[in-house]
Amino acid sequence: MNQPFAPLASTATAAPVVTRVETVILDLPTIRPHKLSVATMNGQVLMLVRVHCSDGIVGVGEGTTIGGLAYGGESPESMKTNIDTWFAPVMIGQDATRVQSLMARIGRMVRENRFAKSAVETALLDAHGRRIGLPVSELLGGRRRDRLPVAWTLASGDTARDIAEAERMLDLRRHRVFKLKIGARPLREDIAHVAAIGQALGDRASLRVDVNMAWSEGDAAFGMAALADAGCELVEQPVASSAAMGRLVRRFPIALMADESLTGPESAFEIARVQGADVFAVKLEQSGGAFNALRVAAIADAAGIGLYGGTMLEGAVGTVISAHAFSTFAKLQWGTELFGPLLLTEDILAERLDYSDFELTVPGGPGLGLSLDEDRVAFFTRDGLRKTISLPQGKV
Ligand SMILES: O=C(O)C[C@H]1C=CC(=O)O1
Ligand SMILES: [Mn+2]
Repeated sequence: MNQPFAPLASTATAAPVVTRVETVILDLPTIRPHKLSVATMNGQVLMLVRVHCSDGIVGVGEGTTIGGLAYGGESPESMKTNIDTWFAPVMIGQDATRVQSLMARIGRMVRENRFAKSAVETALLDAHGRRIGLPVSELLGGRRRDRLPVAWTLASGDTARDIAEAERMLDLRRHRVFKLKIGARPLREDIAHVAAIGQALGDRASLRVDVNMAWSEGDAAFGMAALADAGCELVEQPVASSAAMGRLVRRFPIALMADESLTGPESAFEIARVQGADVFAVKLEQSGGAFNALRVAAIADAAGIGLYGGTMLEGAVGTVISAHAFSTFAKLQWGTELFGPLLLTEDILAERLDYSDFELTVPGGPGLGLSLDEDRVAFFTRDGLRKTISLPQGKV
């Protein structure tokens, strides 16, 4: 008798599995103090995760935060501990080629920890892209653009120094969109700072501000009107409360962007439902990884909300996975701020990223399209070689 559903003898070789998950912490200095209303950064801490697979492929991912725990509940150190202790046992022995399925498995065992999930997902995508010879952008649906506009943040805390820095960026043709970090000083001082920079740069540049939630709703109403008069085109997360954001939006001739209040598809849907922002700053780490960032972008598109490719001041690995994801967005009306590696004095890549003509090139090789300079990684690893040897001077 026929057995129409009898299993076929399998000729396929077993899929490669995850064999080891390795994490390190790197400490890298910044080119100058970076002053936000929530913290002043003198360096950045990167958590690098490497996922080793049974076919010999190794993928790399990265986690960062801003000012340790000043921005949210995760830190690079918590990511390292949680990946070592809780993620790794859930991953080892699992099919490394089914990235979404493995992330769903992790999701069932690990609540929250969006930044750590983003780092691990990046490493799995890098490994799989290398395995099948495709850039990560192609695993995320296919890139629509190879180059991304990149804004720069002026955050030295000093108006004259910020103007000089902006002039240098314009001369270098590296950036012509500037985001000013405000909110730490009295409101009128901040407005005067923005106006002075606007006046100095004129129509050679466009200006945006990020308040990092420092204002009350009353401050924001006054501030947004004054910023619009000063020629500023966008204000990012002036207040913490989503309800207040919803009351401020479209009251002033200046775009309102959600950043901290956007923590993945659920919050994106909620903000879209109440039309609580004009623009979303999509961040892979805040969203819980590249696939979730794509979901956030789809919600924004459906709701008529503009898109901006945000950063958690990642190093090269976190910046490049973000670039791959943003390269697939149908719309990217406000460009990106993927300048993180440029804020660090040191590179950890064998080959530098291409920042030129106000844009970043999305790497085209398999996986993330990057290779790490392992000597430099070892050197900057916390408690690593830096203690015993010295390296040639990094970039200036
Ligand atoms: O947007 C933030 O809040 C964080 C970050 C992005 C650029 C920058 O300078 O800080
Ligand atoms: Mn922000």
